[in-house]
Amino acid sequence: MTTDTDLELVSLTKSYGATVAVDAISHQFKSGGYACLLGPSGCGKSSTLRMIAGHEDVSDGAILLAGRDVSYLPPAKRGTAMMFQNYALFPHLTVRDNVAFSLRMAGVDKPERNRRAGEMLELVEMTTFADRKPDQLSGGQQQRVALARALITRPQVLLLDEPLSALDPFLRIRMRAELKRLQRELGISFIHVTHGQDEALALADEIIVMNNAKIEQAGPARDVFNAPRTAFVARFMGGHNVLNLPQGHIALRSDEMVVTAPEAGCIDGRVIGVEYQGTHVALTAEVAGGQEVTALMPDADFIKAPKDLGEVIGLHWEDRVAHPLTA
Ligand SMILES: Nc1ncnc2c1ncn2[C@@H]1O[C@H](COP(=O)(O)OP(=O)(O)OP(=O)(O)O)[C@@H](O)[C@H]1O
Repeated sequence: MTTDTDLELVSLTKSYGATVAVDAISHQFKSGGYACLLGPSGCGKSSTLRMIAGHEDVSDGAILLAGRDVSYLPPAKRGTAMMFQNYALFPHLTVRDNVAFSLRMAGVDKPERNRRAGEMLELVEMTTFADRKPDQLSGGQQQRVALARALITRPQVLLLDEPLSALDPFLRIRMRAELKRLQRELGISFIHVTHGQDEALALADEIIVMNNAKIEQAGPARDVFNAPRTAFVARFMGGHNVLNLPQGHIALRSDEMVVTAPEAGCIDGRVIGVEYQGTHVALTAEVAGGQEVTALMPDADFIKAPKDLGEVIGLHWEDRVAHPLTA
């Protein structure tokens, strides 16, 4: 890993008329890492990615790659490549010619283009499909072609906009393992936009959570999940309760909540939901002040001590698992 390929956003801003889609965000991406830009619809993820790619003008701020300001360079001159959500393959070109397209535009001769396209197709395990047209491929295969087409430019940073959203759930899980393998093998930075927290957790070394055009929290995936700083991050990452207690707002992982009979030192709650989830049973209880708390009980524990709707239970947790929230 080198530090000279670091991508840095400096007070990057995008406005569409009166709408501020990206509001002065600053971030330094780790070189050779897998980063996920995560957030709900409309929070500014795609606008950020498109600005990095050069497909959208920067309204203010700067994008630095390897210390060089690339904010106003055309996409092909930045050292980035983008893989689009719908893959954007040319229907009339073969797989090989789709992959080689950017080399053709750059004036590379045919034998060299075909050689390099062949290498890329090998990388994504699509060699046997080189002479097919995109409509003769499955969704997953089209995605591999789109990846090969983006990677042939030898980018320092690969930008992926919701790359798995067009795939069925089974294929999505297979392809995300494939993306991770490729990123490790190539050692280049991947920046992947998603609104799925499970996808981000599965893939990312670093998660950047966006909300309302700003970065709400960024850090290693485990830190963001385990120690959300705000109620928004805790709720968006899922698996947490956000509780307003006399000592302040805290986030508590549902699987860290311990369910007992009501007893001293516990918070009492009335069970309002019991949901079987396979390995766990999710118990939802209403506690003081009408707040709802979900506790995940391991299936075997639930069978030993089943709880029913309307029953009053005790809930407690260790201090170390309570994360104070700043907002
Ligand atoms: N071309 C445009 N013109 C005007 N407003 C736009 C344009 N593109 C995006 N926006 C607005 O900017 C904000 C951020 O959009 P953006 O597409 O970056 O969000 P996103 O987080 O990627 O959302 P999604 O997950 O739905 O794609 C939204 O309010 C959106 O309506």
